[in-house]
Amino acid sequence: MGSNGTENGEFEFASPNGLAKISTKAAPREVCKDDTTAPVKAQNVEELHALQKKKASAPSTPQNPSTPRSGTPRTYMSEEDRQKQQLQSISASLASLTRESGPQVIKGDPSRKRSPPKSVGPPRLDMSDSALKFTHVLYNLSPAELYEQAIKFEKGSYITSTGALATLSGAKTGRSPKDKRVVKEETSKDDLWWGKGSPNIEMDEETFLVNRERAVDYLNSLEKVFVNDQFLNWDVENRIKVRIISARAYHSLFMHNMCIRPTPEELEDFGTPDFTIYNAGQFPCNRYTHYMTSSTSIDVNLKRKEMVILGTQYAGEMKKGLFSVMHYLMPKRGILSLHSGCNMGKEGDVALFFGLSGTGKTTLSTDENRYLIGDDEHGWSENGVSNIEGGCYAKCIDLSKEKEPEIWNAIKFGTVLENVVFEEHYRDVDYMDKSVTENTRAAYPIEFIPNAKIPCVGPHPKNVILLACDAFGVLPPVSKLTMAQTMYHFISGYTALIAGTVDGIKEPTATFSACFGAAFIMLHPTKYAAMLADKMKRHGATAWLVNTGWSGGSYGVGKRMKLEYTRKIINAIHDGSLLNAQFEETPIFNLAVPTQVKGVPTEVLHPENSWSDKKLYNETLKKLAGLFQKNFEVYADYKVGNDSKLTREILAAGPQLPNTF
Ligand SMILES: Nc1ncnc2c1ncn2[C@@H]1O[C@H](COP(=O)(O)OP(=O)(O)O)[C@@H](O)[C@H]1O
Ligand SMILES: C=C(OP(=O)(O)O)C(=O)O
Ligand SMILES: [Ca+2]
Ligand SMILES: [Mn+2]
Repeated sequence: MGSNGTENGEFEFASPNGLAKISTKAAPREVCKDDTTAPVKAQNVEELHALQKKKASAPSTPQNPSTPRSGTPRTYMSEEDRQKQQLQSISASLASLTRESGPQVIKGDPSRKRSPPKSVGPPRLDMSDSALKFTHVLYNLSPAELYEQAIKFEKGSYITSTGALATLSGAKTGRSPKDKRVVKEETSKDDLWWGKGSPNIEMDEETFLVNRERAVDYLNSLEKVFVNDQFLNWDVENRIKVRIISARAYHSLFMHNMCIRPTPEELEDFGTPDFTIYNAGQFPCNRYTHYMTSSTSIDVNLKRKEMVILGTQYAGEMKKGLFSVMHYLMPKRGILSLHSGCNMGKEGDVALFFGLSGTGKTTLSTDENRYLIGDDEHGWSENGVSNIEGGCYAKCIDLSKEKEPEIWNAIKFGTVLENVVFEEHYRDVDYMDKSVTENTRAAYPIEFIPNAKIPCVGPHPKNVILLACDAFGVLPPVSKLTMAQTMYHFISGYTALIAGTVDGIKEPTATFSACFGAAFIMLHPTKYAAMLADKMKRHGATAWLVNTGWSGGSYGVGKRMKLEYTRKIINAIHDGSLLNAQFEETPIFNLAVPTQVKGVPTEVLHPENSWSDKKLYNETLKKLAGLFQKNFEVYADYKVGNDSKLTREILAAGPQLPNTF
C-alpha cells in the first residue's frame, strides 16, 4: 500500500507540497476488500490486552525428533494439581531448614495484580513474619518476559542495536575461584581431591547450612524470585535435572541460554531436581562465618545436591559451578568430563579443543565448515561425546564480524551481553571498549550458531587439540604429541596470559591448571588423565598441542598468532593432512613440529626462526621449561591408571633441560 493510502480511497493528502490537509471520502463498498480493517474482537481495552497474549508454552531447546524424551512416563493429572505440585516443589526448595516448612509461593509477576490464594490455615506458634508473606515465583520465563523484567527492574539493562540484552554483572566481572568451598562430608570426601593444588577448599556441613540459610532468607525476603528448571547433558541417559533459584532476570536468562531448555512436556514431568542452585549473589556472605575470607562464597554440597552463591553476581559462576558437579558425577559413571570445545566435520570426525580461559575453545570450535557440538563442557562416554550445556559463552573483547562472523551474528534478541559498552542512543556495541572489564561476554543458546549439531552429541573424537596461549612465544603453533606427551601436557594444563591491562609491558605469567580446568575438577587430576589415555587409546585419537598465543617474540615484542593461521592449522588437523606431514623435533620440549602447513609461513611454524633475538629465544624457552618442571613436581609421586610404564613415560615426556642449566 502506498504512503498516501489512496488505493482503498479512504483518504488522501489534499496538497503534497503545502500543508497536508486530509479529506476523507466514503469508500466504495466493492473496493474495500482489505480484511486488515476487520473490527477488533474486544469490547474494551482490558479485553483487548487480554487478547494480545496467547496461552503460554515453555520455550525449549530444539530436539531432534528421533531423540527420546527423558523423564518418567506421563500420568494423568489435572492442570490444577500439576501447578500445585510444582509450587509445592519450589516451596520445598526455598524452605528454611529451621523454621516453617516452606514459604508461601505464588506463580506470576507481582506487578500484575492478583489476589493471593486464600486459606493458608491458622497461624502457628513457630511461624515468623516471612511465613506470612508471599514470594512470587517467576518460573521458566521466556526470553521476552525476562527482557521485560530486566529492563523494568534491573539497573544497567538495555537492548542493544542488534537486540541483545546488555547487562552488568556488578562488582565481579569474572569468577572467584579462591572463594569456592566444597563441603567435606562422608558421601564424597574420600573421592575428592583435597590439599595443595586442589580447587576444593573445604567447608563443614554446619557452615554450609549457615550460608544456605542466609541465601534462602535473602531470596524469601524478596517480592519475587526466578526459578529455572532445566537439564544438563545431551546424553539423555545421563541427563541431570537442575533447578536455579535466583533474584535477577539476568541470571535467569543466562541459565535459560546456557542449560538445556526442557520441552513443555518435559517441564510438566520435571519432578524433583537432581541439583539446586541458590543464587543470592547480590547479598554478601557473613565474614564472621567460619571459612569465609571475603564477602563472596560459592559453596558446593554434593550430599545435599545444592550450591549456594553469595556475594557475586557474575553469572559464569553458576555454569562453572554445575560443571564442577558434573566433574564428580560423570566419572562415577565412567564418563570423562572435559573442559573443552567440540565440533564435528561433514564426515563425522570429531575434535576436542581443551584449553584454559581465553585460549580459543569457543572461537575455534565455532567453525563455519563444521558442526558445533559445544564450546566449553562435554562428557566422553562409551557412546561418544555429548555437550553438557545448551548454550555458548563467548568472549567479546575485540570481537569482529570479519574474523568471527558466527559469534557476531549470534548476538541478537535472546542473547545476554555482559559488561559491554555501547553508544547510548543507537546502542551499537563497541567491542573494543574495556571500560567495564576485559572479560566482556555473550551467552546465547547453541542453536543461534547456524551449524550447531542438534542434538549436541557426536561419535568418539578423532583429534584432541590442547590449546595454549603462550605469551612467552616459544611454543610452536602446532606439534603432534605422543600419548605420554599428551598426558604430560594435559596434567600440566599450561597457558600464559598477561598479568595486567595497565600500560607498560608486563611479563607474561605462566598458569598451570591441571586437566585444563583445575578450578572445576573434583577428583585428583591423574584420575581424569587415566580416563583420557584409556579412551584415546581405545578409540585411536591423535593429540596436538596448538599455541594460539605469541609469535615472533614474547608479549611486547611479538604478536598474537594470527587467527587466520591458527584456523589453517586446525583445518589441516581436521582434514588429516597434518597426520601425514613430515616432522622435526624441537630441542628441550621435544615436540614434533610439521615442516609445512598449507597457508602458514614456515618461519611461523618454527618459533626460533621468527624471533630476531635467538639468544633471548633460547633463554625464554629454558625459562618456560623450568616453570613446567617445577609445576610438575607434585605429580611425580602419582600413578596414572594401572599402567606404571605410562607413569614413567609421562615424567620423561616433559621438557628436558641440559644439566648445565
Ligand atoms: N590465533 C588465535 N586463536 C584463537 N583465538 C584467538 C587467536 N587470536 C586471537 N584470538 C582471540 O582470543 C580469544 C579466545 O577466546 P575464547 O575462544 O573465548 O577462549 P575460551 O573459550 O577457551 O575461553 C578470542 O577473543 C579470539 O578472538
Ligand atoms: C566461563 C568461563 O569459561 P571460558 O573462559 O573457559 O570460556 C570461565 O572460565 O569463567
Ligand atoms: Ca630430543
Ligand atoms: Mn569459552
